[in-house]
Amino acid sequence: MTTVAGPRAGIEVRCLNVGRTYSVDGEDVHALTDVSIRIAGGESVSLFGPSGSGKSTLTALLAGLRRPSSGQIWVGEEELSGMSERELLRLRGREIGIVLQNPSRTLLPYGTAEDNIAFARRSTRRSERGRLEDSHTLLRQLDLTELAGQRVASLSGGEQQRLSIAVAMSRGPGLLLADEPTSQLDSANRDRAVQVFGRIATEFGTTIVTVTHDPVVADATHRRITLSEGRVVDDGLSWHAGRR
Ligand SMILES: Nc1ncnc2c1ncn2[C@@H]1O[C@H](COP(=O)(O)OP(=O)(O)OP(=O)(O)O)[C@@H](O)[C@H]1O
Repeated sequence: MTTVAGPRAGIEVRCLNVGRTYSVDGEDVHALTDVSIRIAGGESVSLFGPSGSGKSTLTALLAGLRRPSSGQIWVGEEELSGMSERELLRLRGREIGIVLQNPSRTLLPYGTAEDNIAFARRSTRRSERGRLEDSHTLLRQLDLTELAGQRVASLSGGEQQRLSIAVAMSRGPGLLLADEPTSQLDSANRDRAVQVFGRIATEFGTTIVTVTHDPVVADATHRRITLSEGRVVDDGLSWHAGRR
């Protein structure tokens, strides 16, 4: 019997004294210094701060795409620094969804929205038909049914980004990482992308970490962590969550 791999509950993320240094022309650039944070399972958090403050570096470390120079990172029960590249790849496939700034980097242009989700689920044990059914279910859960049969190439930029968020959720990750997901969108499409993230939080309880420069996006999350020059300088409830 095959079962739908529905989204897992949101997983906890912890960083302890994390540092990351890049070497540029023989000089050390300290992108992150002594970052310690705990994000509870199901929390939605924005990483906020000026350009160069370390937001993307922190996101890449949480995804296991880069390794910290010092400190430790846990995604759920897994501590990343002791893991091989293969183990990190498996962890990403199982637990982590990633949304990038530019959806065209993650979508298949000639496939439909449903095909894209079914393709992302290709390594599951579902039949082709089952995977298409799963695609339909996920699009419905995210209120994106109108995209289902449309080819990616015919979708607007805003629609493509909403679809890429759905594709990132296609394997039911416990952690969704988004790096500037709305920076290429106008305000109407930004608001619709924010709604999709909101739906993911309420429908699935996924832990969400979003890098953003946009106060509207940050305010839509439960908590805003502000970085400056690689350090956490502020960490608190967003006004929106605080007023609830
Ligand atoms: N691959 C790299 N090689 C060298 N230095 C890097 C690299 N990636 C980032 N940096 C440096 O690390 C620091 C933090 O960069 P990072 O991209 O993490 O910040 P950010 O807050 O995400 O910035 P932005 O908002 O502009 O994307 C910057 O000084 C940047 O120049």
